[in-house]
Amino acid sequence: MKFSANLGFLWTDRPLPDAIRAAKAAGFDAVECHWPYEVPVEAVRAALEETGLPMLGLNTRRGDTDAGENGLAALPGREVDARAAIDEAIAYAAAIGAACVHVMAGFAKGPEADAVFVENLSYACKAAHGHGITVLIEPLNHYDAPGYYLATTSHARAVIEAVGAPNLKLMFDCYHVQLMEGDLTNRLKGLLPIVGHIQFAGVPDRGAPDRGEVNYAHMFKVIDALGWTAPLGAEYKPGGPTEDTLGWFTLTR
Ligand SMILES: O=C(O)[C@H](O)C(=O)CO
Ligand SMILES: [Mg+2]
Repeated sequence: MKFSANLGFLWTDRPLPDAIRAAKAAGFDAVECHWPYEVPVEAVRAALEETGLPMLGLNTRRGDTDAGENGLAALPGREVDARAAIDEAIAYAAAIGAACVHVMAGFAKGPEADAVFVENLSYACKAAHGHGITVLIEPLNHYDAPGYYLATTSHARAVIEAVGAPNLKLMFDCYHVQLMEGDLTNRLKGLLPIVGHIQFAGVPDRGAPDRGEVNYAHMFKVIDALGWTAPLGAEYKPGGPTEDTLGWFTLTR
């Protein structure tokens, strides 16, 4: 198995370029992040080149976080801001060779939001296509993100079908899917053709994956048996020094 360190949660005690170096030293095969925009592209690119790690993905900006925004792409009336965030994310991803951009939907619901999300995603997929970038959408659980537009994989599948772009895929985060829908093994098998990236964390506290209700020793075997070879995103909250939480690597043996 290969693993990607999600630097939105791991090694957040240091600047992003140093977090990339820490991930390399700890034995990760790749990195991914959330919102790298305050860090100069050149510094991130230099750390990636130095370590040889690929950056798998990053997120579009959430919008006005002081006002509680968590993405813009499904918000009626915010199309200009949403597309600026999409353009920014694609430009940053292209500059560091990142394969994916997660377009964050935000808090919205209803027919207007449905139409706006599809239109913004169509825009994102067209813009990303020329760079060979995959656009991801991710259902978030309703405990952490109550009211988030996208909460289930069935809704995500319907959106992906409505957009109909080959470079639009599902971020299958085992943590969120377990909290909302369960049946991880069968659900992942059924959704595999539309999955673009897989993430994991302990459930329900989002701690290291060797604790909690999900048996990741089993899940990693399932994912491997499905022929998935891309790195899996370790997106958990270490609650202390990240190095002290890496015992879960042994789950793969
Ligand atoms: O929270 C998550 O699971 C995400 O992957 C994310 O990108 C930010 O919400
Ligand atoms: Mg996730």
